[in-house]
Amino acid sequence: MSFFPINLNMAGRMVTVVGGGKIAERKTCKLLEAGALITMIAPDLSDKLAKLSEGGSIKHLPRNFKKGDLDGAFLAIAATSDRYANLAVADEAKNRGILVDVCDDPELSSFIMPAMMTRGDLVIAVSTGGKSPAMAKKIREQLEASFGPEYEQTLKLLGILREKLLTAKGNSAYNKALLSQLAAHDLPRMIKERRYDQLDHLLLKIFGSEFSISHLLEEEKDHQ
Ligand SMILES: C[C@@]1(CC(=O)O)c2cc3[nH]c(cc4nc(cc5[nH]c(cc(n2)[C@H]1CCC(=O)O)[C@@](C)(CC(=O)O)[C@@H]5CCC(=O)O)C(CC(=O)O)=C4CCC(=O)O)c(CCC(=O)O)c3CC(=O)O
Ligand SMILES: NC(=O)C1=CN([C@@H]2O[C@H](COP(=O)(O)OP(=O)(O)OC[C@H]3O[C@@H](n4cnc5c(N)ncnc54)[C@H](O)[C@@H]3O)[C@@H](O)[C@H]2O)C=CC1
Repeated sequence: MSFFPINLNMAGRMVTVVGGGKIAERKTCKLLEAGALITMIAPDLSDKLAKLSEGGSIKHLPRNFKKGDLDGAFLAIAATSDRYANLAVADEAKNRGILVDVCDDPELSSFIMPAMMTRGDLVIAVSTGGKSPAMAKKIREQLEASFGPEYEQTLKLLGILREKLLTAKGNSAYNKALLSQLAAHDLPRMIKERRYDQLDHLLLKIFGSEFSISHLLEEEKDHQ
């Protein structure tokens, strides 16, 4: 089976997680980081989930799943240890057009969770379509070693630069050529090795005098 990746804006979106064990915990922690609002339905919670519930980070309904529980959900996760409860969640989600991850059944899932890593706005997600979650995890670990914190800083700078280019009058084909020219250089490495003079030189050469690092950061400060 082949799954199609998209990047969802989860801020303020309601997610119903059914089950409160270690798998529900792993999925919930990632969703909370993305700004989702979690309602959890499960008779028992893991220690960590119980703490999140006590602290008000998630809403907990301490009981078994029943029909109608997916009311208002944007996404649903079926992560119980009861096969039939997971099937009931999958069934309700399907009938109501809600996307569902059935943690013990990729075939019944309309989405599955990839292994993922972030460096600021850089998101890298790895999926094996459910063939080998262990391999997805291993590849994620390999990627983490190759893409260090310098990518977060590089993207911050590129974001400011691109915003300035795109808001200034000018033709987009020209901008595209300049941005592609810049992307051909190894900026993360320059940042990692603190070769700021070299980076500045490159920016000035490609974009002109208003694009030095200090100029860009100064303008960004003024905007905030
Ligand atoms: C279909 C999917 C649905 C979903 O959960 O969304 C699913 C299903 C199942 N996983 C199972 C087992 C394991 N899952 C992991 C780990 C992860 N599982 C994740 C995702 C997914 N798991 C989706 C597919 C992703 C893809 O491949 O594209 C990750 C990537 C993301 C996350 O969970 O957030 C996260 C790593 C996160 C990270 O570290 O980055 C490990 C390794 C470990 O725990 O160390 C094992 C044991 C080793 C092994 O089996 O490979 C079982 C059998 C259960 C049983 O034995 O009964 C099923 C059920 C089945 O296959 O039917
Ligand atoms: N997707 C993945 O990455 C993985 C998935 N799994 C599958 O995920 C499922 C959950 O695994 P764990 O979290 O380890 O189990 P667990 O035993 O730690 O937790 C199960 C949870 O389900 C709840 N529950 C049981 N019946 C329920 C019902 N009718 N309604 C609501 N909640 C109910 C329990 O109260 C408990 O909170 C299993 O089906 C397992 O096969 C297991 C490993 C990895």
